[in-house]
Order: sequence, then structure tokens, then C-alpha cells
Amino acid sequence: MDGKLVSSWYNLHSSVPQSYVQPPERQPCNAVHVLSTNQKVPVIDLGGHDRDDIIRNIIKASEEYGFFQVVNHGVAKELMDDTYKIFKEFHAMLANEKVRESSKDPNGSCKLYTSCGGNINDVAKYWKDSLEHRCPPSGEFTWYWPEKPDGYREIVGRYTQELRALALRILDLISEGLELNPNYFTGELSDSPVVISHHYPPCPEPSLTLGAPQHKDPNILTILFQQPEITALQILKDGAWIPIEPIPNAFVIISNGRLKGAEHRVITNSSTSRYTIAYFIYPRKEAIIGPAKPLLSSTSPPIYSSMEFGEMLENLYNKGPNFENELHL
Ligand SMILES: O=C(O)CCC(=O)C(=O)O
Ligand SMILES: [Fe+2]
Repeated sequence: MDGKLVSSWYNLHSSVPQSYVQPPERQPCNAVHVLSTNQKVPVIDLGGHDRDDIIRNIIKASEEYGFFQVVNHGVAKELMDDTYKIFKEFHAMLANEKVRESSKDPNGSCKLYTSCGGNINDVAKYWKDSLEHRCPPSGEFTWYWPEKPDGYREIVGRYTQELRALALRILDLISEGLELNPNYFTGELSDSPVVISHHYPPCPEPSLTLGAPQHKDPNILTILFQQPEITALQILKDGAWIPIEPIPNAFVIISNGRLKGAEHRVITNSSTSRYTIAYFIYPRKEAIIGPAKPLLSSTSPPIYSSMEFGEMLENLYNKGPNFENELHL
């Protein structure tokens, strides 16, 4: 594991170590982008009976915001509570236990890291620790997952299965809304999902730090379960940061593509640890990522080049978000 976990030392400090102080233009209250508390991202009721209406709302939200929350999504509250609890217990274990439980795969399919891992483009560190592992539908890699806290594999296994079903359902609605084949996203575009459990400990000077940098997710769809009561996630829209207030038992959906890939970030707070669980639909490394062919025509030519997903990710990690400009044709 690179660097010491924030959770191991945060309570020994009354100020933020210099390496965590963001440059002024990135600090949460900078004047570059204002905070817009009167805007809300759309909330979509997946339990509604009018499928066409749900599709229209999802497409509209994805085009306008690239972000929406879903309620009545069918994932049981008990399972969400159990999963939240098991990840919280994981982060509460001693550092050496956490490292032991998350380092079983020499190839790193399961890992624990602090800040954003080893990204060379970061100017300052981020106030968070994260446990990340693959969770494909085949069940492969489960033997590298933590076995502690007791019940981890069983609960996280059930949760990631349910989240996969929900993600495929949403992707199905999106495909229909874009007039793509209903199975457009099944198979290699979606069968390498990853789950990340984030822990943002209390921070003595939230105005100087960030929990996660301004970024777009590089995958197809993200389903985020955020702890209720703490508003820390923000999305950038039309030059303003909109806070995403947690709705109990709702998920936040972050989309990408013709549908907007929304820039978002996480701020910290001085009083309470915040926990979130991000489930990412990832394509296989070899899958070719590019504009959906059925959507192209002579009047609607591709604006991005195509490449293997693995190659795109590597470039993104090495060159940073500006790599997106290189993809423009
Ligand atoms: O923890 C959050 O609120 C957001 C996490 C996030 O943006 C990510 O994992 O990509
Ligand atoms: Fe993200």
C-alpha cells in the first residue's frame, strides 16, 4: 500500500498537513466556480409504471446533468444497510488488518489505498482511503476479497449481484432511449465491474482540502450509495457546483457518452466520517470503446476516435483528464 491511511492519523492533527492543502483555485470555496444550492439533480422513480416516461426522464437527466438519483430501484434496504455496515466495519479495523485483508492478490485485483492511489498528476493529496476490488458476475476474484469483517464476502457478493442487475436495467432503459439494440451494453462492455468503498475521515480544515478531485468517471455507468445526512458530493454544471443531497436509500447514477460525463468532486467536513460505496460498470480491457455505430451517419459523424478500453484507461492515468482532448477527431 502506498502512503499511510488517512484514518490512521487524522485525529492526531488540528490542522491539515501541507501535502493535503489544495492550490487556492481548487479549494472548495474558491471564486472560480460558485456554489449553487438552489439547483437539484433529477430524481427518477424506477418503480413507476410508465416505462416510456422513465426512459424520457433518464435520457433528459443524462443529457442535461450526466447525473440523477433513483428511488424505488428494487434493491432491498436491509441489503444496503448491511453492505454499508460491513464496509464501515472494514475501515474501522486496525491498519495492518486492513492491509492484510486487501492484499491477497499479487496482481492487485483487490487493493487498499489512500488519496487517489499513485496518480502522478495530483498536485496535492486527497482526504480519503479506499478499498477497491473487481466483482465480475462470474464470481472470479472473490477468493481475493477480504474475509474480515465476518460475512464480508457473502454480503458484498449479494450487493454487487443486485447492483449489476440494477445497472443492466438502467443501461437497458438508456439503450432504448437512444434507439440502440436492447443488448447493446451486455457482454464485454459491462462484464468487468469494480466496487470501491470510500472512507472520508473528519478533516480539521475542510476549506483547504478535497476528499476527491474534480473528475469524470472513465467507465460506462456508476451507481453510488452515499451515506445519508452528509452532503459532500458536488457536480459541476454551467460553471457552478451543485451539491448532491443524499436521499435515504436512493442511488446516485453517473453516466457517460453522448449523455454527459459529469465533472464531480467531494468535499470534506470537520465532524463526521463519511462512507460511500461506488459500483462501476467497466468494459473489458480489450473491448473497443468508441461512438456507438448505430448512432453514426453522414450527418452525425463520430467526434471521438475508438480504442481499446485498457489503452484508454492507461492513457488517462498517465496523461490525466486532458487526454480526452486527444480523443477528439
Ligand atoms: O464518494 C463520493 O461521493 C464520490 C466518489 C466518486 O466520485 C468515485 O468513486 O468516482
Ligand atoms: Fe467519480
